[in-house]
Amino acid sequence: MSPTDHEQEPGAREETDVVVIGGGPVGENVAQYAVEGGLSAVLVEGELLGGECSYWACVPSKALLRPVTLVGAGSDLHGMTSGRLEQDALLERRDTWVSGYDDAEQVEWAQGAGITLVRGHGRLVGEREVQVERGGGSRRLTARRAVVIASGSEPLVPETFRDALPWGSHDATGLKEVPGTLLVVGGGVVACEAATWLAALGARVTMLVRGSALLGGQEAFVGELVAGALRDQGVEVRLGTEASSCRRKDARDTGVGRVHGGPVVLETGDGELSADELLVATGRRPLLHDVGLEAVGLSRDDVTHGRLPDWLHAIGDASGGPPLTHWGKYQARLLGSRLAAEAADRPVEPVPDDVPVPQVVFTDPQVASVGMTEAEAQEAGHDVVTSEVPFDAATGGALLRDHVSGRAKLVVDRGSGRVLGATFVGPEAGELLHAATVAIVGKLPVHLLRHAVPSFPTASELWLRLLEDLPVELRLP
Ligand SMILES: Cc1cc2nc3c(=O)[nH]c(=O)nc-3n(C[C@H](O)[C@H](O)[C@H](O)COP(=O)(O)OP(=O)(O)OC[C@H]3O[C@@H](n4cnc5c(N)ncnc54)[C@H](O)[C@@H]3O)c2cc1C
Ligand SMILES: NC(=O)c1ccc[n+]([C@@H]2O[C@H](COP(=O)([O-])OP(=O)(O)OC[C@H]3O[C@@H](n4cnc5c(N)ncnc54)[C@H](O)[C@@H]3O)[C@@H](O)[C@H]2O)c1
Repeated sequence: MSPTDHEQEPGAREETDVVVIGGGPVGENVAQYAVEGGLSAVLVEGELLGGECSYWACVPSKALLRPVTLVGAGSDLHGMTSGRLEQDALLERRDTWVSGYDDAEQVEWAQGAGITLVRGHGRLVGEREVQVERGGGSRRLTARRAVVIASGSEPLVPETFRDALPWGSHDATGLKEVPGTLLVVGGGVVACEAATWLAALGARVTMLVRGSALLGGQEAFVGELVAGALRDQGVEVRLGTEASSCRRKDARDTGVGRVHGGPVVLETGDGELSADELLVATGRRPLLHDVGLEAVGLSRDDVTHGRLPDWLHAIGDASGGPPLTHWGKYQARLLGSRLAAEAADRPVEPVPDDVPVPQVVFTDPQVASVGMTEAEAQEAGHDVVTSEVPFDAATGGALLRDHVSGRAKLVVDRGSGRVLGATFVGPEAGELLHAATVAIVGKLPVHLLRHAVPSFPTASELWLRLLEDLPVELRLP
């Protein structure tokens, strides 16, 4: 089979070991690991190879946020003249990072990795059978060993807002026109990150958050610190606020990242709010409505509850698990290697069942967390002991800005002395996280961690402060 060929004799079937539906980072990784293990793999992609992450999510958002963060740092370091954002150059930087929305480099990578790319929309049409449609043509693929659904996720937009054609994350990351005023519905990760770069680019942003905190589910200080920082950046954060209705005259599809018509008016308990644009960031769900589940007698719930036949797998956002690129890619590495090992009758690598999920939110300050919060650890039945220190408790943390706002917390199991979870909020906090992930996966007790000496003066010395803040008896084996 040639890499992007879409022609096939009528009625013909092509066989391969693994068929992957969806060529995002997760689909790419499972195909790569299967091929490296000696299998053949076809990757079916309907849009751009590289998926949401590369063109509309992680990569463009972080390309926009990095200069925003550095300008913030520059204006809080005595001895440095503050930097300034240049909108056109910033959008050019984003365009460079998304390769001008062209996937030629990814296609080249796939070819080099020995993966066959088939462009088009893939659907299951029977056991191990996938039909790919593109334009008027179609192609039938048979998987000797497995079909993997890696179709990603789609935004959930509440009915109230749909007729207004509000912005979604594609518009926020694919930004072309900065609205003068912007309402953001949602207080999760997308809302907080997008509010950060849009406010920095001059939009007057108001966030409407129905809950009592931003970034719910994290340690309580996370939402407080991020809300405080957003307010300092000029964002109005309204907690406990819901929109009961939404109207917009002249709602029009003007294209991604452009203002979609006239002003948007939202009715809330506190009265009416009006703005040039509305960004709805109210969560995502697995994209499963058009992958042919019904053809093999399965439902969305079967996928998200893992009730799949042994030839069918779902990973990444499509699985309903944590919708994070690194988590999906981890699942993909495991599955690709497992499929190859099973095919070759090699032993399958054992996998720990309690691998923690890390996440970094790239607001300013950043939020980095892994494992359990204190509340989650208690709920799981642990006898919990915690330590908590301000981010500037270590010289290396304090040196990062003139006014450092942030906090760090460790959640430890009292009996075993092992770290169960960690949260860091502060400048560049994401870079502190991997040490915590290693400590949890390695089941390292506090008395051993004390011998991991952080360099002076790095922010990693926060680890010393956190360990010193724990009960003294945990320091001894
Ligand atoms: C604004 C934003 C910022 C984010 N930032 C981060 C971040 O910083 N870090 C992080 O870890 N995560 C981040 N995420 C989450 C991350 O984008 C997802 O977890 C990740 O993209 C999931 O990868 P995936 O391969 O499962 O799905 P996707 O990246 O969505 O890829 C799925 C692919 O499948 C294709 N496809 C779907 N159905 C079919 C079909 N039937 N036939 C053929 N092709 C199909 C799609 O076209 C797409 O290319 C962010 C999300 C958003 C919205
Ligand atoms: N840096 C990162 O790792 C990163 C960045 C962006 C997105 N992501 C991933 O993308 C996923 C989706 O992000 P998200 O921010 O859209 O979802 P989210 O689940 O993080 O947040 C959704 C927010 O919308 C609110 N909400 C839900 N329904 C609502 C309604 N009907 N009315 C008003 N508010 C409502 C929720 O209370 C919450 O505040 C995240 O789970 C995250 O894993 C990760």
